[in-house]
Amino acid sequence: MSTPEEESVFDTYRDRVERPLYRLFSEYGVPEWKYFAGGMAANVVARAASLLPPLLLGAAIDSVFTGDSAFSLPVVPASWLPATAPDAAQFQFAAVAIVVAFFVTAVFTWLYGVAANLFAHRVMHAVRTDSFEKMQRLDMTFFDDKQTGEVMSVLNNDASNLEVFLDNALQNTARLAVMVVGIAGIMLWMNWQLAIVTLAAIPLIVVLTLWFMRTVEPRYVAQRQSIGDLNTRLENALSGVELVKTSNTESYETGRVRDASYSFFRDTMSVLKLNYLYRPGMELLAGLSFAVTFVVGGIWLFQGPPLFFSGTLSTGEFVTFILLTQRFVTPLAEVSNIVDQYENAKASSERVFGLRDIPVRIQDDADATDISPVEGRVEYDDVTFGYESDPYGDPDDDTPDPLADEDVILDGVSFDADPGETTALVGPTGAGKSTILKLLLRLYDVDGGEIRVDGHDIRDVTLESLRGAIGYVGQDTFLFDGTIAENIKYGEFDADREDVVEAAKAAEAHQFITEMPNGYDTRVGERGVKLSGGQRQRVSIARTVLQDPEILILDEATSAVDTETEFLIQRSLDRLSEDRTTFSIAHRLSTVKNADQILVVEAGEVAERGTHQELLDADGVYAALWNAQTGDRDRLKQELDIET
Ligand SMILES: Nc1ncnc2c1ncn2[C@@H]1O[C@H](COP(=O)(O)OP(=O)(O)OP(=O)(O)O)[C@@H](O)[C@H]1O
Repeated sequence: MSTPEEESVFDTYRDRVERPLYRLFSEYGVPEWKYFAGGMAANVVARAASLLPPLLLGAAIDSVFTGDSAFSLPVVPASWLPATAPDAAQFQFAAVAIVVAFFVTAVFTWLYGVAANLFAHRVMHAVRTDSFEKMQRLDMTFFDDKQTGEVMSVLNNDASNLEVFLDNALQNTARLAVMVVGIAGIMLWMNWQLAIVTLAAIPLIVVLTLWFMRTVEPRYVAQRQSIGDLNTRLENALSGVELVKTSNTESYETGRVRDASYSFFRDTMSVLKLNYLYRPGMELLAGLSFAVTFVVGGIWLFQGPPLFFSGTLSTGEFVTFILLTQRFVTPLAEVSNIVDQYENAKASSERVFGLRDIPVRIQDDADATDISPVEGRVEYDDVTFGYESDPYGDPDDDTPDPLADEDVILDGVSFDADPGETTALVGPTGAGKSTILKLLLRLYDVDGGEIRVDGHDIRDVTLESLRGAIGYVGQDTFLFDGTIAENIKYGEFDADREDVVEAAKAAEAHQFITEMPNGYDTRVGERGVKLSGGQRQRVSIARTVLQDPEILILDEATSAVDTETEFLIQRSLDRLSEDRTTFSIAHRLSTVKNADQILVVEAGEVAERGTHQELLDADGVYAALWNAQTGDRDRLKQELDIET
C-alpha cells in the first residue's frame, strides 16, 4: 500500500503532462467551439456597450452643459450625431443612447453568461465521464496501490477546479481583455498624454502578475497533492471503520487524518501567503493609477497642462477619464482571481491528463478475436508471474523489466482442464492459488508462458468475451447498494424476475430472500452490509447462475459460514459446477474430494497433481494435509519436521 509520502504513479505521469490547458481546450473545448465563440462574441458586444455611458456622459457635459465642443464619439461619424444646437436634442440623444447601451449590455451579458456556462459544463461533463471511463480500464496493479482517494480527488476536486476556471476565469479574462483594450483605445483617442499616465500601471501589473504566477505554481501543485493524500486517508479510514472500531484505534486514525489535514492546511497557507502580497499589491497599483489620473487631470483642468504635458483637456474628457479609470480598477483587481483560478486549473488539468496518460497494459490487441462460443478447455503452459513493485516503471521505456527473483510468485505452473471438469486447488496460504486463477481472468498478465482457453492464448482474445465466459465467486462478496434482485441481475441486466427467482433457487437463496421484509426488493445497504456473509455469498452465486458461464472460479466460496449454510452453498455450487469447467480453491479438503483433479500448490509451483485417491496413494503433501484434517496430527508434525 502506498503512503502519501511515496511517489505515486500519478506523480510520474502528471509531471510529464505538457501544456495541460492546451490539451483541455484542444481535446474537449474544440467540439464545443460554438458555445465558446458565441459567448465571446456576446461578451465583446456587452463590454463595448458598457463603455458607452461614460463616453456619452463626457460628450454630453462638453456639448450640452459647458458648451465647450461639439458632440463627438469615437468611430461614430459626426453626421450621425445631433448638431451643436439645439442642446435639448443632444441631451435627449445622450439620454436615449445611455438607456440603450445599458439595455444592450444587459441582454448580451445574459447571452454571454448562458453560452459560457454551457461551454464550461458541457466540457466538464465530457472530462468527468471520460476520466471515469479511463480510470475503470486501468489495470488491477493500479488499484492494488489503493489510489482510490486520489482518483476520487481527480474526479471531484480537480473537475470542480476546471469547472470554475472554464466558467468564471474565462468569462473574467474575456471581460478584462475587452475592457483593457477598449478603455485604453478610448483614452488614447481622447488624450494620449493623460492616457499614458493612467496606463503606466499596466507594465507594473504585468511584472507583479508574472512574479506571482511563477512563484505560486509549485505551491499549487503541492496543495493539490496534499488534498489527494487527505482524501486517500479519509477514504481508507471510512472504508475500514469496522476495523478501526474493533481495534480501538479511533485516536490513531484521527492523528493520521490530522497530519494529512495539517499538510493540506500548510500548503494552502503557503499559497495564501503569496495571495496576501499579490492581491493588495494589485489593488494598490490600480488605486495609484486612479489617484495619479485624478491629480494630473485635475491640475490640467483648472491650471492648464502641468509639467511637460501640452494641449487641452475638457471637463467632459476629465469625467470620462475618471469614470473609465474606475472601470479599469474592478477588472484589474479580478486579475488575481483569474491567475489564481488559472494556476489551480493548470495543476488540476495536469492531474486529469496525468491519470489519462497512465498506460493501460491489459487491453484488447488490435487483432483480438471473440472467443465465444467457449467450450471450456483451459491450459496453463509453464506460467511464470510476479506482482511488480513498480509496474509503471520508466514511461519512456516500453520494454517490460525482467522479473526479479524475489518478485516471482508463480514459477513454471503447468496443468490443463478439460471442458466440464472440476479442478481443485489446495495448498498453504500465500502459495499462489488465487493468483493462478486471477491470471485466467486477465486481471494481471503472465510474465512467462501462456494460458490458453480452447486453444487460444488469452492475450489474443477480447477481454469482454473472455471475462464473459468466466464466472467468479470470490472470498469477499461485494454487493452494490440496491435491491437483492438488482444485485442478482448485475451484469445480466435484461433478465426478468422469473430468471432471477430461478437463479436464486439454484443458489439456495430463494428461501431467505422471501423471508425478508421486501423479498427480492429488499435493499442490501452499502456493500451489502444488511445481509450476512453467507447470504451475500448466495446472492453472488445466484448472480453467477444467471450469468451461466462456461468456466467457473470459486475462491474459498464456503469460508466463514455455519455447517448448514455451508451445506446449502456447497449443494448449490455442485449444481452450478456441473457441466462447467470449474476451478475451486478451498481449505477444507472434504469439499474437493470429488474433484476430477486436485492441484497442490506450494510456493508458487504445482507440487502434486492427481485425483484424491491418486494423491493419497502418492503419500505426499496432499496426503499429509488430508490426514491432518481428518485428525492425524502426529503424522503432520512428523511430516513438517522432515521438511524443516
Ligand atoms: N495484489 C497483490 N500485489 C502484490 N502481491 C500480492 C498480491 N496479491 C497476492 N500477493 C502475494 O502473492 C502471494 C500469493 O498470494 P495468493 O493470494 O495467490 O495466495 P493463496 O494461495 O490464494 O493464499 P490464500 O489461501 O491465503 O488465499 C502472496 O505472497 C501474496 O502476498
